[in-house]
Amino acid sequence: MASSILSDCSSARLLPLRRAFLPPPAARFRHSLALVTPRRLFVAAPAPLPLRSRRMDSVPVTAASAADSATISTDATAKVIDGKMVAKQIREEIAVEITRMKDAIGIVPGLAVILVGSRKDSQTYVRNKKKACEAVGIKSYEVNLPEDSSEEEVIKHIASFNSDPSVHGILVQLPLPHHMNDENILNAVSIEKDVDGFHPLNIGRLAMQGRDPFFVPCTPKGCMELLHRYGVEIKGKRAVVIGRSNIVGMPAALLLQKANATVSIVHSQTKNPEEITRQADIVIAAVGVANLVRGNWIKPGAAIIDVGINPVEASLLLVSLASGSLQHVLFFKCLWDLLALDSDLKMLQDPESPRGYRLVGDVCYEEASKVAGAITPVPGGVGPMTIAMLLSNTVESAKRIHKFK
Ligand SMILES: NC(=O)C1=CN([C@@H]2O[C@H](COP(=O)(O)OP(=O)(O)OC[C@H]3O[C@@H](n4cnc5c(N)ncnc54)[C@H](OP(=O)(O)O)[C@@H]3O)[C@@H](O)[C@H]2O)C=CC1
Ligand SMILES: Nc1nc(=O)c2c([nH]1)NC[C@@H]1CN(c3ccc(C(=O)N[C@@H](CCC(=O)O)C(=O)O)cc3)C=[N+]21
Repeated sequence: MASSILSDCSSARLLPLRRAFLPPPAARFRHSLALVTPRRLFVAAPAPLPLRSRRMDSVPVTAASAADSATISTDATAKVIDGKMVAKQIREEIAVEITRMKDAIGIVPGLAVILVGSRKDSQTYVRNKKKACEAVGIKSYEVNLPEDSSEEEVIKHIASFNSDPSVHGILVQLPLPHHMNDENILNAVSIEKDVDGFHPLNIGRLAMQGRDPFFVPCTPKGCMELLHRYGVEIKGKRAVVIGRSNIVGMPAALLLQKANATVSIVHSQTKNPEEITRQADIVIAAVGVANLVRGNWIKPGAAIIDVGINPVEASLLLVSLASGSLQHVLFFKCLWDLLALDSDLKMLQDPESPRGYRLVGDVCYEEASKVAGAITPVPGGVGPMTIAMLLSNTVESAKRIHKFK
């Protein structure tokens, strides 16, 4: 039952599709079954793996309204860019590298993570990073500070990690509480240990021709790694980055430009974002709006990297699937909201998502995967790559500090 839950992409919340629109289960989960093998590992410039060429006439993508895009019908399915699998390969390679360094010079890389406050999502991310560190042999150090800590307290811990020789990377989990100034805190991290790549000097170097930062921010680096490993040609191509945050959109655009793409940035004030996006051979979406990018925003055959991680309700969908009509869906939705979700109706929640919600990206996967040449899923796309790149930056830092090749 749970497996028939799909997003209709017309709302930021996960809504059920009417039965008539549901593709057969095999088609819906084709992406998870597809055998997708990236061409090469750790190769700077792999031979391009051409994205599957498409018969343009089979993809009636027009400048229709977003609502019309649900009518796009084609059997074409994009190649799945499997970030989870690539991240696993990278972690294995990192583990080998760490063993080599430990055996040769007796050094184990160390990563310090500072978490301020008790946001559940941040705690989960930090826990996952710690687990990932342990699995590859990186020693992790963790500091948890209460929400009402002062900026000075955070900076004191950063200073102590800056001078600790067993720590090679320092990460301050974002977002910080509102009373703190991110800039003051990120400035305090030594640029040689700034494995997040968020220090203004590292970002500045990333932006300048002929300069290299000590570290490239993990999420954009992960996006580029996926494009490289799947052989997506970047040089001379048109790329659109949707979102311009300091931690994802802006550095992603800089990296694409460094790789010789012609880059446009779409943001909240952009007029006709769909028209601009439709010109792109490569799209990186980092917005934080569930299913913003619809099928008719996408150029047939384009490579789509979906950074967005948006939790959406999974709960009431089972009810509505049983009912099959929009009126019933809306009725049950209102009822559900009134009952505040986690009452005794909990038993109706999707058993596959015990958290009571699912994660979806900024791109409507159902529609986009019928038009694009290649696409990352959410979850299992960019997210695992972010953590893999953090481990990679930490090892790179330890090697640089100890002059180990
Ligand atoms: N997979 C991963 O590893 C990671 C995932 N994420 C996820 O990526 C997403 C983006 O994160 P982050 O960059 O931190 O978010 P921010 O909120 O910092 O930035 C969002 C950007 O999107 C733009 N934007 C907002 N609404 C629209 C719109 N309707 N159309 C076009 N642009 C819009 C904003 O424009 P403006 O500048 O004009 O306000 C802004 O530049 C989130 O879902 C986040 O959870 C983040 C980090 C890592
Ligand atoms: N200083 C700092 N550096 C960061 O890199 C940073 C941060 N702060 N704050 C929050 C964002 C977000 N972020 C993610 C990391 C991994 C997944 C990830 O692994 N996602 C899994 C799903 C995880 C799940 O199921 O909850 C996936 O997409 O498959 C997602 C998001 C790093 N961020």
